[in-house]
Amino acid sequence: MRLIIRDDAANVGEYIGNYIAKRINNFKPTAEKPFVLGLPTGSSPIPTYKHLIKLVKAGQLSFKHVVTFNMDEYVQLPQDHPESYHTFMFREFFSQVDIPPSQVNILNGNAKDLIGECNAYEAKIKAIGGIELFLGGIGEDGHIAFNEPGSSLASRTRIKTLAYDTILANARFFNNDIAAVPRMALTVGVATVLDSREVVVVVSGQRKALALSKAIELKVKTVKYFKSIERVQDEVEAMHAKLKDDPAEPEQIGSME
Ligand SMILES: N[C@@H]1[C@@H](O)[C@H](O)[C@@H](COP(=O)(O)O)O[C@@H]1O
Repeated sequence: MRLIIRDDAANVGEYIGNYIAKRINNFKPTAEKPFVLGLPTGSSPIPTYKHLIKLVKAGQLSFKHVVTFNMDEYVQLPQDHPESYHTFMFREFFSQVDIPPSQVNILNGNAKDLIGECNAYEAKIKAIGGIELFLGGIGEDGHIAFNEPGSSLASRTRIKTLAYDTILANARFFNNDIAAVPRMALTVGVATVLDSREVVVVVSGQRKALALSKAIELKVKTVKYFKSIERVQDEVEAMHAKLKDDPAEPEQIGSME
């Protein structure tokens, strides 16, 4: 695990946006072998989406051969409701990049058979060969997607009743009308996220500090440790890049592991 610390949300977005772009570009996706990306909603990923859009507009990145799977969706909120995760994703991201809408997967919280919908979602992820990188956010109580605390590590895509704290936290998107917040959602499970080949979690703002500290023992020494690891990793990457350009002197470069 790596913990990357940045001072503000814009810098977090820039870092993660560049990171995802590097992963996609290095993967060299094609129609036959697309890059499979898991995506979240919420306010935390917005700066990342903004940066990714900037890279696409600058011609440095393309989503033409990227297939996405979103983490979650409210149950029984009309798909075109301004706060549905469908609306959010198209407004904040998909409509501004070159991804064909047919490559976007978002759970349908209005499906007649909700359990069937969840099972089909898992099957689709499996059929495509799994998720390469899952980007996630966390709620104030540490939930990932809508996996509230206590969710099994073995959980799969399913229907979840939201914790009251999550309903209160999400009321800000529904004019602070607690009654308007859906009570249930479809969500990928913890195991669905952990099955991905890589997971990147955005944790921004003081409201998330307690949840983060429970996940990582965040003491000053820990911060220094992760910053030092990042510095050394950057040096190693620079050395490897140099090695690629100048393969004549490989013995000078140590192992990355
Ligand atoms: N289901 C979503 C989560 O996936 C998201 O991580 C969380 C935090 O949102 P924000 O980033 O706005 O704090 O909100 C919702 O509950």
